[in-house]
Amino acid sequence: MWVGSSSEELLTPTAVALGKFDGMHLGHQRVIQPVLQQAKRAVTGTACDQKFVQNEGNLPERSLHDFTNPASQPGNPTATTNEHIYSTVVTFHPHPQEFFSGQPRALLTPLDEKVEQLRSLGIEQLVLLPFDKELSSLSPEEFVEKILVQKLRCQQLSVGQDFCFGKQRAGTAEDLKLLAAKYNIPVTIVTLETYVGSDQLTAESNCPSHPPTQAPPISTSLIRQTLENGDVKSANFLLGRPYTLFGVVIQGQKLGRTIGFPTANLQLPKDKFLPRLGVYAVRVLIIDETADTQTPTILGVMNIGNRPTVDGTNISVEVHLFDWSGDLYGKKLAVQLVEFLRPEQKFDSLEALKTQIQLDCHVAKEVLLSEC
Ligand SMILES: Cc1cc2nc3c(=O)[nH]c(=O)nc-3n(C[C@H](O)[C@H](O)[C@H](O)COP(=O)(O)O)c2cc1C
Ligand SMILES: Nc1ncnc2c1ncn2[C@@H]1O[C@H](COP(=O)(O)OP(=O)(O)O)[C@@H](O)[C@H]1O
Repeated sequence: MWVGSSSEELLTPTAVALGKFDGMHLGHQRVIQPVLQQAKRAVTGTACDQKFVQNEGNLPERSLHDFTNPASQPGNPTATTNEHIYSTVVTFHPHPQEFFSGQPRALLTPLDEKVEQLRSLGIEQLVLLPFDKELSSLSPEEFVEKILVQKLRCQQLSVGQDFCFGKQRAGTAEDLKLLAAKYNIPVTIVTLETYVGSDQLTAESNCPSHPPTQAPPISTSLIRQTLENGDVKSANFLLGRPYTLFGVVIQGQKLGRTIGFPTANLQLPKDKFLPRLGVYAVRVLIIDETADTQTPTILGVMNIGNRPTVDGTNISVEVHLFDWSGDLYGKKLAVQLVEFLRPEQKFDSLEALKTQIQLDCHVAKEVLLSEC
């Protein structure tokens, strides 16, 4: 997948899914679907995909359009019949909220994770629009003309029903449809799927007994809320996959091994959104980027917290793997959350902590094995 910004050369023409897409949840996946379907329909798709794999990380040589050359920017952006239309996700980076608040924003899917998600879905290009003063002051009309038509030679668009764009979020999804029609760009507006709650793990569209007014739409903020509450089941359902912490194993205080529970301490991306602090049942993958096949899943327990028992000063994320021994320092782990077990506590002694961790392991094993 090619990742570029609007100031760079991009692959065109494009079929575009537009949005913030933090979390890449079930709703986002529905917005992206029409773009993937368009790519599947493309006659030249297979040949293009092959070229793409070979040039991973570099721009494919013959697919570029020079945006600075007016000759390659016809007034009419329509693709010629034999041109491949690139399935493209266009998003904002940094997150618009970060730009307006001036505060860093924790994300469900930091950039690397989002790239990986989109790659696995089959998206060919991710375009990061630098959310700055210039971009935020474009009117809806200017956004469509300058970004979608001129830069991306967009042939098809897909957005969620609640999509807003342009200066002061003045443009709605319906406005986008009207503006895009001037350039003959069809727009799919995806209706928001709703969710009925953790005791009924089903989206409203599958559950006619729940009127839509009672069910909140599937959204990034709803998932953040479920994770803050330790409601992992709901979060995982809304995401369509387990909420996962990707991190590199770093050195800790080396106390774990002394109580019989070595724990791999993870360094996460700085902007990764953390769920409720406490103890979790988890599934862990040791990621070997050079291997073709995935390593088997290992069951374990995770603690996220300040470790008050050992006077920890900062939040640490650490996992103990069941029935596993070896050296994990420097390795990359993917830790999938399965269930929140309990909040973190301050114990009077390491011995008391050890007894509690034994119990946690027992409960986690029951939870994890009952899932298989
Ligand atoms: C399952 C589990 C539960 C834990 N619960 C607590 C807790 O309630 N309170 C606490 O202070 N530390 C807790 N810890 C963190 C331990 O204090 C920490 O693993 C230990 O100090 C070893 O740290 P080290 O890896 O830096 O050596 C927990 C760790 C695990 C694996
Ligand atoms: N079952 C296991 N679960 C987690 N880490 C393990 C396990 N067995 C061995 N290790 C290794 O031990 C290290 C953790 O031991 P620990 O004494 O807690 O040291 P640290 O404080 O540096 O994390 C891990 O980083 C890993 O390399």
